[in-house]
Parts: sequence; C-alpha cells; structure tokens
Amino acid sequence: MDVLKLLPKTELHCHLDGSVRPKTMYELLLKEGIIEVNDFREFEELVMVKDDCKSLIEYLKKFQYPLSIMQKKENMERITYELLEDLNAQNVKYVEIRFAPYLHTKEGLSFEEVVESVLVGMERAKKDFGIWSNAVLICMRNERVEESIKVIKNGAKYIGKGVVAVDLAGNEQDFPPEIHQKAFNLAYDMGYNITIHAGETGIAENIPKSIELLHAQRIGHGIAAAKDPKVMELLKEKNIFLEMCPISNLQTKSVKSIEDYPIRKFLAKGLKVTVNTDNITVSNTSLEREYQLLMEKLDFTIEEVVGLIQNSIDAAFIKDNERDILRKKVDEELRNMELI
Ligand SMILES: O=c1[nH]cnc2c1ncn2[C@H]1C[C@H](O)[C@@H](CO)O1
Ligand SMILES: [Zn+2]
Repeated sequence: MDVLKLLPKTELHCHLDGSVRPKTMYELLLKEGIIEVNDFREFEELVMVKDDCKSLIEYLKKFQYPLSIMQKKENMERITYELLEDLNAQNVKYVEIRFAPYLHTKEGLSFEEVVESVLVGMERAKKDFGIWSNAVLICMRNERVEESIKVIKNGAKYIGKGVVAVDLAGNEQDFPPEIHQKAFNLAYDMGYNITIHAGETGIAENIPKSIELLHAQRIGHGIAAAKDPKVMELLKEKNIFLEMCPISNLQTKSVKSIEDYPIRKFLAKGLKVTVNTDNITVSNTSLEREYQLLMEKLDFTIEEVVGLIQNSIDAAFIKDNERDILRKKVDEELRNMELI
C-alpha cells in the first residue's frame, strides 16, 4: 500500500541478529563456509521461519545462522549499517536496535568491540542517510544472572553514547524473569531504561513480575495480558508501553490466528500499544507488512496506524527535547500527507 510505504515510521523492537539483509547473510555464510547451498531460495528456507513454526523455541533456532557470521567487527558494522540503509528507504525515522553482546563474542571479539562496531555502523548510517538510531543491550534468559550483570556493568559506559536501554530475551517458557532480578536492580540504579520480553508465550504473570521485580518501563509482546484483567489494569495504571510484533507472534503461536490478536482489546482498555517487526529477516516482515496486516484483517484505519506511530514516539527511549524534534519531523510529513 503506497500510503504505508510513504508514512514516516518508528521502530522500537528490532533484533539485529534477526534482521540481517538476506543477500549479505547468504554472501557471508558462503564465504565463511558455513552453508553449502547454492540456491538463494533454498537459503531463504533455512533462515526464515515458515507458517508451520510451532513455538518460540523453534523460532529461536533460526538465529544460529546469522549469529555464526556476526562474530567479526566488520560484519557487525556492515549488518547494522545495511539494516539502517534499508529502514531509511522505508522512511523509518527512528529505530532502537537490540542485540545480545555476548552472543557475538564466541570467536574472540570483546564485549566492547561488539558494542562499538554496532555504534560505528549506527553513526555511519546517520551521517550517510540521516536515519537516527539507538541501541538496546540484551541479556539472555537462559544465561545465569552473573552474565546479565556483566552485560549491564560493561554496557554502562555507553549509556547516552548510543546505548539507551537493556532488555531480557530468549526462552521465556523455561526461564522466568525473577532469575535476573539482581541484574535489573543494578540496571535501574545505573540509569538504563528497561524493556523486558514478557507474556509472549502465554505466561501472564511474567508481565507483573517484569514490571515489579525488573523495573520494566516497556514490555516486549505482552500478549498474555489479554487473559488477565488485573494485568491489563496494571499496564494501564503504570503507563507501560507494549511493543507488539504481530507477524512474529503469529509465527511463534503466541496467538492462534490474527482474529485472536488482542491489539484491539488492549487499545479499547486504554493501553499504550506500539507495533514493531521483532525480526525483519527471520519473520520475513517490515513495518509496512505489519500495518497492512492490521488494516486488512483487523480493519485498522490509516488514522489508527498513525496513532500507533505516535505512541512509538511517546514510548521511545530518548530525551524529551529529542522526542520533540522527532515528533515535529514526523508530524510535518503526516501533515503534508493530510493525515493529521
Ligand atoms: O521474539 C523473541 N522473543 C524472545 N527472544 C527473541 C525474540 N526474537 C529474538 N530473540 C532472541 C534470539 C536472538 O538471538 C536474541 C538476541 O537478539 O534474542
Ligand atoms: Zn523480540
């Protein structure tokens, strides 16, 4: 839809390893001898989930391919830069890119080399394309709390220099939030913003736990809140933003079908909802596709989509003066499109 293409957009929940430009991943996997397929289509089957994906755990298996080539500084920088180049071409004005630094230290890179390569890619993209971005550092749920503490301590020197927040991601079913409480207390004291993946795989209680024990200001996914009015009440009362990712949620079977997707229920309850991609390549999606799905299947109007974009601006982990600048830029384009 042309109007969706042209809309000025913001992206708050986008994993770097799940969003590697497919052609680049193919080139690097072949060059490094990790795969032997010689057909691009066959390769796409390997790295993107299909509709028959059964769970988040199955979905997470796709990350082994991008992670295997994201172990070098030049690859990290290039992948970040290209993601931003592609998002800029889709008129994304602001993006928060998330990644788990320690998943990129398997072949000798230091934590600092990983983070700085991403930050250099972001800087270069800003200079070349004008697209503005910040980074979110991920702690992995399946790791011990000491590993999360290392992410938080080592990342602190980058707060305000491109890093704005920390997150907890990975297998939610087997690793509840409280395992990482000590780390997120520290993150809170150190001044990070905090977002937590919670309620993605049906466990509603992980949402209040993430807010009350881990200081979450935003919740990734949050689908399971729909089952519990008290959880929705808490989200509303605490003014917590939801980072919803419809296509990913359908693929991981967070919801049975798009008709069961609780986005309208959340909006009707007055919750602050944003819409994001999660993993552009693994989920084979884009912001445009996410919005198009909402318009085609859930009867969203273009004005409602604009409302979601405006929520993202409110939810972004940026300073208020930066938020004013971003809002002004987006509003100007919306006004020119006669959408506000
Ligand atoms: O949607 C998700 N839920 C939980 N974990 C996820 C999701 N998408 C990606 N991840 C994991 C797999 C990646 O390797 C890791 C860091 O981006 O975060
Ligand atoms: Zn995610």
